[in-house]
Amino acid sequence: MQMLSEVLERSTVKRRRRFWRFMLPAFVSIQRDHFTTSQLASAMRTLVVGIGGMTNGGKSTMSSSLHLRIPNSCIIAQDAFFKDDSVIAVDSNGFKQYDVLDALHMDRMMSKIESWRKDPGSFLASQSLRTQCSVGEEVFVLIVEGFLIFNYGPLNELMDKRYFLEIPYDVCKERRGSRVYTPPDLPGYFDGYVWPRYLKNRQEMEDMVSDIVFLDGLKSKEDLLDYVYGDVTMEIQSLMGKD
Ligand SMILES: Nc1ncnc2c1ncn2[C@@H]1O[C@H](COP(=O)(O)OP(=O)(O)O)[C@@H](O)[C@H]1O
Ligand SMILES: NC(=O)c1ccc[n+]([C@@H]2O[C@H](COP(=O)(O)O)[C@@H](O)[C@H]2O)c1
Repeated sequence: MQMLSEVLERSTVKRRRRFWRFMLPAFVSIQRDHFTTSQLASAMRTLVVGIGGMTNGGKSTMSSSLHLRIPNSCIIAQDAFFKDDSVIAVDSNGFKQYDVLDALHMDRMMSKIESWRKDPGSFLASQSLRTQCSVGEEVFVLIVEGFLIFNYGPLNELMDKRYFLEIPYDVCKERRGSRVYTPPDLPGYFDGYVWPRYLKNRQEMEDMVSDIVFLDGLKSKEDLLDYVYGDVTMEIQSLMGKD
């Protein structure tokens, strides 16, 4: 008897979720303020994929290719949230302290992510991206990209999947040397600041977070993309199969 009531209750919950998944998009456009973010997110199947990694590890390359392959996806990149150069701290060697969370407007990045979570369909439209698939059938995928995304607890905890692109010191130094930042790296910046800071950031990340998939950034762009795309696609399919 108890088992029967449990089954009935479970099927009622399922029916209720199916109802909201179907009806919510219509309600949202007229009464958005009456729903909490978690109600919207749970009804509108979403997936947050973190593409982290060291500087020049291949994060932007991977993220833009993933975005092109995954319908209803968009990218929020951490390096769009650097503070103005005038407020970045400088160490005793004259090196700007860019490779720490303090150098980033993480509050602004979180607000942007929150607006995606609240209404991914409108967020895509606001980025001039069109949704594909019929209403109620989509899985909205947010690709969060950046070198310190897993070190920021409130952001890390939103991630459903975490990938980290790593490359050896010499390759990193060479790639970094051929890239021009604003402001440009000073002579000695890589060895005097970027690399030692990376080692600290990485240790901090590994102490805080366990379920990260480390990727060998020396593999070809195509192989890396195929692997991550395959993994994310499996997640999407499992979300689509859920009621
Ligand atoms: N798998 C790869 N193999 C070889 N070069 C790569 C690979 N991924 C990225 N690159 C190159 O490395 C440089 C840095 O890549 P990028 O995606 O901008 O790194 P990040 O966003 O992590 O700083 C670019 O010149 C890019 O073309
Ligand atoms: N405003 C900027 O975008 C800016 C300025 C100076 C350095 N950086 C560098 O950007 C790096 C992080 O971005 P990438 O992972 O794309 O290299 C950091 O190592 C930081 O030193 C960025």
